[in-house]
Amino acid sequence: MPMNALELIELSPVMPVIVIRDPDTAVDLARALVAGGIRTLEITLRSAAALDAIAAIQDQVPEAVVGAGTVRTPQQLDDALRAGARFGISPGLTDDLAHAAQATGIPFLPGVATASEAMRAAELGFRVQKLFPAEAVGGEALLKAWQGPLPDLIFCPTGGIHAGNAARYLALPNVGCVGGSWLTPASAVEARQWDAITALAREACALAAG
Ligand SMILES: O=C(O)C(=O)C[C@H](O)[C@H](O)COP(=O)(O)O
Repeated sequence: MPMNALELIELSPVMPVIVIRDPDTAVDLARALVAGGIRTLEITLRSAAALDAIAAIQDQVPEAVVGAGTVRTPQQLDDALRAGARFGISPGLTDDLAHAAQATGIPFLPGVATASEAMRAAELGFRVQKLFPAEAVGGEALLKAWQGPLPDLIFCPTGGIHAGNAARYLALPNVGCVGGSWLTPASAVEARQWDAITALAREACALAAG
């Protein structure tokens, strides 16, 4: 069922940013996160195993909505789509990427860090954007300041978000969800500590609830 970017970020308050190192962990990791209440999974294209991981999760974990992160080029977006990605996220935006993303019809969140970047992305049709790197560029204070001049834009802040600050971001009216790698510590994934990851996911979803 096709969905738009707003519907995507409303599926789950927290979007884990996942770097898959060992492709054999992808499906179990996705299942562990889903068991904790997470629906959306961003698999970054930063590792060689990413496309296979997206395909395996799409095929074997129907409760998850899996997408590609760190999408920097139209070619990467195309590869991700072929693997089964249902959305794309980028740390930034280029003209080529914007046009390619529009042509796919899947939700695409461009990365922005300034008001001008947010305005340009909005002009190109992207109302839902990734604020990156959120903590480094001003975090909650920046998002509060943008509510006045950019009231129609919704953000997924990512970069420096963790269990200790996620709830404050989620309380802001211009935040749809937050992204972060804190739910999937490399050590826990390597040790296949799926219960620990489910607990982190559950804790993250509870933060959002209140
Ligand atoms: O891979 C990408 O596309 C990125 O843009 C970077 C990630 O979003 C951050 O690495 C997540 O930030 P942390 O939660 O602070 O680890």
